[in-house]
Amino acid sequence: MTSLAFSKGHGTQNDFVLLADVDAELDLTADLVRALADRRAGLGGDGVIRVVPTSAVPEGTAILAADPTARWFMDYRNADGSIAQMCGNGVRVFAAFLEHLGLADLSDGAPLAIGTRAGVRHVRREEVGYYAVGMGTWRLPGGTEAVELGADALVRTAGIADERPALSLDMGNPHTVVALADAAELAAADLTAAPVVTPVPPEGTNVEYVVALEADASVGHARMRVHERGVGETRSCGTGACAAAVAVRTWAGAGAPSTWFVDVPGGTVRVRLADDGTTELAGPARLVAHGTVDPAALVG
Ligand SMILES: N[C@@H](CCC[C@H](N)C(=O)O)C(=O)O
Repeated sequence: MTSLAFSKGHGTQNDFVLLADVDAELDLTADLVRALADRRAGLGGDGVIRVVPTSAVPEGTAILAADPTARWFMDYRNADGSIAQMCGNGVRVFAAFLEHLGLADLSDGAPLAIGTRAGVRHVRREEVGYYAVGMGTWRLPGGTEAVELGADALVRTAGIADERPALSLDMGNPHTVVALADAAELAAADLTAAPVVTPVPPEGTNVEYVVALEADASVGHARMRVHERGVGETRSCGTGACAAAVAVRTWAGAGAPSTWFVDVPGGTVRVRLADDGTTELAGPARLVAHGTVDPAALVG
């Protein structure tokens, strides 16, 4: 292969290299992912996302049994080459990429089913460049249905002297949400290395540092920074924003709002929490470049 077509896109500055593999011919190795995502020797990105027919991936049978209309599968890889189950910013960018490729038309606002390793997700376009996605049901780690949440982990990080109570959640992928004291502590936190989570989650975890901000009674407002599994600190994480909203609403107690705006370094996303445990994430998705790359030059 001498030439590989790509696009580049981002959702609140969580950025991705996008590949269209409509005939399922691409051997997307971990080495190729790392090379594409490399910010100096490659194209650069927090992750690589491949569009591939759902029928062509091992997860496809279960996905198509759940929803036969989920024709396209989001094959998500972290920048270090590892595979992740889900990406909330990525799935919105994926939808924008499908529209760009002419593989989907979301102009009527109807939801489009997309296959992911976390199951089927439905994305609808609220306006040009802004998408809402049903993120499924949040769970406790291990897939247990959540009934009541309390602090269940401890997190230690550089720059913060004491261990902090935290909450581990499964949004399809694993998250640990840590409540910091205030916005100043959040701004000063050192996320150059992965925070140490105790007990250590079996598959690793994405760690969100969060503070609740002043808000009115009907809409919540939180600020978050994230250290992503397989990447490092990123400027946004959609599944992380959902996990953070679940945690801050829980910590806020009875009567807390069900809609939260979550500020991240790269922008703001909206999270709606339904009483049945399902969540909806909304935010921008932008495609910023289209081109070709020589994979041999990248990896060599
Ligand atoms: N940035 C994503 C999450 C990407 C996967 C994550 N790093 C993991 O390994 O679980 C998002 O927007 O949700």
